[in-house]
Amino acid sequence: MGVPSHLGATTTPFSLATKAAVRPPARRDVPRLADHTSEIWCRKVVLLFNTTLRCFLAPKHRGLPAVLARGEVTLKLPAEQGQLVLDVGSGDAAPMFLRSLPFRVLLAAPRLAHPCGSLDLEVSQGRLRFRSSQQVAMMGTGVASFEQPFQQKPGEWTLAVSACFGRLSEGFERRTDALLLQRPLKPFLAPWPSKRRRSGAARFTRGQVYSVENFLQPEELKQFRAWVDRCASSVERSDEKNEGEHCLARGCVAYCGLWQMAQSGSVEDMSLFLNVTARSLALVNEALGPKVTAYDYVGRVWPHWATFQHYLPGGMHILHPDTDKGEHCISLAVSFSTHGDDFGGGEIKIYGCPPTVPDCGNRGRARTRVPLEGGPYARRWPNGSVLPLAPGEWLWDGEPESAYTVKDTLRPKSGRAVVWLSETVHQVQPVQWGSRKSLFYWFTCKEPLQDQAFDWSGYAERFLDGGIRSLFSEASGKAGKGSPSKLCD
Ligand SMILES: O=C(O)CCC(=O)C(=O)O
Ligand SMILES: [Fe+2]
Repeated sequence: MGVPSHLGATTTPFSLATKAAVRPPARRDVPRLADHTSEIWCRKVVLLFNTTLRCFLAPKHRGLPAVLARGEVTLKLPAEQGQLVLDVGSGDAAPMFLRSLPFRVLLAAPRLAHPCGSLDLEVSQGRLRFRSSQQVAMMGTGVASFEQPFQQKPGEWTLAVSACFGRLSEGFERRTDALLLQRPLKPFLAPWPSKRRRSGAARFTRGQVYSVENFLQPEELKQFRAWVDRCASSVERSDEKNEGEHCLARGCVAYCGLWQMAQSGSVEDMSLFLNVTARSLALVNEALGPKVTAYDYVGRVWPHWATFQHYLPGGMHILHPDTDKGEHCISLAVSFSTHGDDFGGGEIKIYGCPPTVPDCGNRGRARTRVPLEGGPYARRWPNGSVLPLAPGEWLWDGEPESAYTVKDTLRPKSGRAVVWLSETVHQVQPVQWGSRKSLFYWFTCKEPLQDQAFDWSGYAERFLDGGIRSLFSEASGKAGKGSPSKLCD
């Protein structure tokens, strides 16, 4: 279906068949009824201004009556907020009933209501009307209050995208999980069918590391290094990442996350970054065959978050897995500096799990410290052996580092990519000298979370050519085709 000539509103041959809809046809003087049974779910929490947003109108809870049947439905959006296009077939190809109404907002330009953007959507059929101000966090608006940090609390500076993301993100995950439980809606949220792996295909398991030399070419490295230097970083002072008084006071690990990367990156930088993201996805999805145990895995992963990292002497990262948020399944690091040349220390230790924690690393659980006072403390194993614990020592899932077996020690090399399952417990040793820089990706196993924190598909739409763009699922448009379930003919 093409873009309607009258921008802003579109109609569909479906009606909202709720209890109200079986009443006699509405007359103009009859007051409209508010529909409290529907909701709109959009794929993105963070939206790049003037790109595509895919959404659908769905029943709020399992068992609610909102089913769309043949008839007249009007879907409206103020013209200045974007162009509405329905994702259902037309004519005979259109099914008689739909459990939900999928649509896209092209050139989405929500009304800016700091710190979020809002799309003022209205769906109506006869007397029944559903109104929804769909909120999204915004990037690339060009409006100063959305692009510059503002003071959220005295002394606490943040970006609008971050403040809005903080408000919306948790609810998005909760609603997504609830909608995923409704079987007819699943194809709209997670259209990728499970990929069958050939039997005997290599399996990439917890504790293994895969590395690719020259993943970045010298010119690309140069461009990334210059970008890291321009990017506004936030410094971490936590004791999980800093060793020694100086680092605990000043912070020796700095991150420049996606929002700042996009702000400081040129068009060429963003194109390079999206290209490297597509390359990383291809590596994981086409070559690796990961055996993920932390979350459901349908045969592919999607980008969730990425950041430039910069470690100075004293910067480190205690033992941990990366599964603590966003259903992260795969971690991938690309180095911009070389161990021994640019920095000393800063090795990555990869651990195997002790038998006392069989599912260790899954869903990023407990990180605790041995108390500084009241010792001596010790860990008593089921076989009777006793391991003395040092005051202040970090424990992961109740076990000290010495209970984990070191499976690998990685010394970063400029241009090299290393991949491990996010459930693999790992640690960055304290940097001794120099400066250690990298780009780090976390990939999610849960397709609907891919545009939760960053508009990957919006940036792909803007900065990538069609071939590579198809690696990002939004651009493939799979959900729109044939996925509406045909309840009746
Ligand atoms: O910098 C690295 O090599 C690893 C960093 C890491 O494990 C993390 O940020 O979760
Ligand atoms: Fe990590």
